[in-house]
Amino acid sequence: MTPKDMFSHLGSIIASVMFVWAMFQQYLPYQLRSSMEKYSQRLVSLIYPYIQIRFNEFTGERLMRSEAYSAIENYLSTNTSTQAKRLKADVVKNSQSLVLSMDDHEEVADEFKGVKLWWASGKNVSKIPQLSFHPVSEDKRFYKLTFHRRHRDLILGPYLNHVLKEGKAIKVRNRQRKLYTNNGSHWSHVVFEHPATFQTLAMDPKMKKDIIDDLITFSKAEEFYARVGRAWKRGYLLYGPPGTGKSTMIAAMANLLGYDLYDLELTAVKDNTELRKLLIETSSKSIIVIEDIDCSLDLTGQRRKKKEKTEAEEEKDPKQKLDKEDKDARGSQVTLSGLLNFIDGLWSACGGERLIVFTTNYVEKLDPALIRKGRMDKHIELSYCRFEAFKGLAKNYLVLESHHLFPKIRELLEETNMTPADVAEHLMPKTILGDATSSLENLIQALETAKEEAMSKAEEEAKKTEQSAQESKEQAKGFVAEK
Ligand SMILES: Nc1ncnc2c1ncn2[C@@H]1O[C@H](COP(=O)(O)OP(=O)(O)OP(=O)(O)O)[C@@H](O)[C@H]1O
Ligand SMILES: [Mg+2]
Repeated sequence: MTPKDMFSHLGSIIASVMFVWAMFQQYLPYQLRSSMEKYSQRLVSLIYPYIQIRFNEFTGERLMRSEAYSAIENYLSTNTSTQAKRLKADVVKNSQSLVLSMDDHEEVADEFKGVKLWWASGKNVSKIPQLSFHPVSEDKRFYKLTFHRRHRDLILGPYLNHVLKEGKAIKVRNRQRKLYTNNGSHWSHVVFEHPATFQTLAMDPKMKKDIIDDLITFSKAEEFYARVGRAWKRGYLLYGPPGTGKSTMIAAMANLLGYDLYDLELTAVKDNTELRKLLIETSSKSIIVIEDIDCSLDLTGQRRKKKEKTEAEEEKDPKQKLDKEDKDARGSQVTLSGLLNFIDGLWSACGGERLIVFTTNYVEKLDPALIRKGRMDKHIELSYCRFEAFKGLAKNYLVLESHHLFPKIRELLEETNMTPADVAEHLMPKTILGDATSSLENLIQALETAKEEAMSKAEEEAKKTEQSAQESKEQAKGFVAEK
């Protein structure tokens, strides 16, 4: 029997004694009665030093489910499965994950900074179930927290904050994440179930660790951002040739942090106002992605020139005048400054905890204003597959840590530019019975072909330059001779 149980029994004995006492004291004079009441209360609190707090499932007149109750339920789901003997299992809505919570009238212990406390689940059955049209169950569930009164400040402050925060975080981890795409000015969503993770992403391990650390630090830095007065958001620019894993990394980021994804198609956004509307609708704990930013938005002013030209043509030939739909199809009027406002603007911070990710194949084409530090905080280059990244792919695709063909592959990967997407393609078993060695041989063959192609291309280029150098030399000679 724990000291708390002992006190609990003692408490009920005292309560019985008090009841008898109350019956008796009505025959005593008033003044004597009130001072005795005061002292008896003190005596009880001296003997029973525990404080209890009750958290009801439903609160308010409209019977809203209490946020605290559901956070506690989630928080306790981690302790529950190891301690409680009777559990309730529930499938989280729209998701496949199973959440366990303790059944009614169970008790589990918890510890916080060396202080022990107890959570009990209870249920009151309502006495008026007959004529109720209310769909909510008439059972009123609650959690009761018991702790020693000397820890009052610690429990009421830091501990309860910790429970609510952890509980909410568990809820976020368990929820089904969504992939939003914009159709004009509206978001529509599907369930996000991309299997990519940082484990399956092949890249230099040091670089990978650096990115993971950066993301995790960001997701835990709410207090830091509040302290330094910055909006809780972070910009990433992913650049590199096609097939180097930019989109895959975004999926891995969402899976790592448990964030929703908003895949923003800028060309479908009519103007800056529509862009703002879309962005205000995004929720926190999300990644806003603009893929191929160089194609989505003309950052060099060329689009404006092109548009002016078309309008001039329209004027010349009214028959050619395009109808409204065609005009819209010509492209969005989202401007660079509109986009910068979105990154810096006050409203982009509402809700907080957002990542903004741009991808491009041509980083050199982007306007420096767009990618300066503070806007895009981290620039990540995803490049051709080298040996370290290959090792990751071999481990994932072939369950191989080493092989006698690895040194040959290492050599070839240093000499040839092949994207991780292509390497992965060659590591895919060609038949059900395909073994690792034949996959590696396939890759070696592909690498050798790529190397030869690259060499003959380089030779051709060299020949061409030599030829043109020769031509200009001869031209110059002729010019001098003429003179
Ligand atoms: N680093 C990588 N690790 C594991 N798989 C990869 C990697 N890079 C590419 N792949 C594989 O190649 C395919 C294409 O990659 P992905 O779509 O991420 O490339 P991308 O960089 O976004 O290309 P693009 O610039 O054309 O959009 C993915 O399905 C993925 O399986
Ligand atoms: Mg991509």
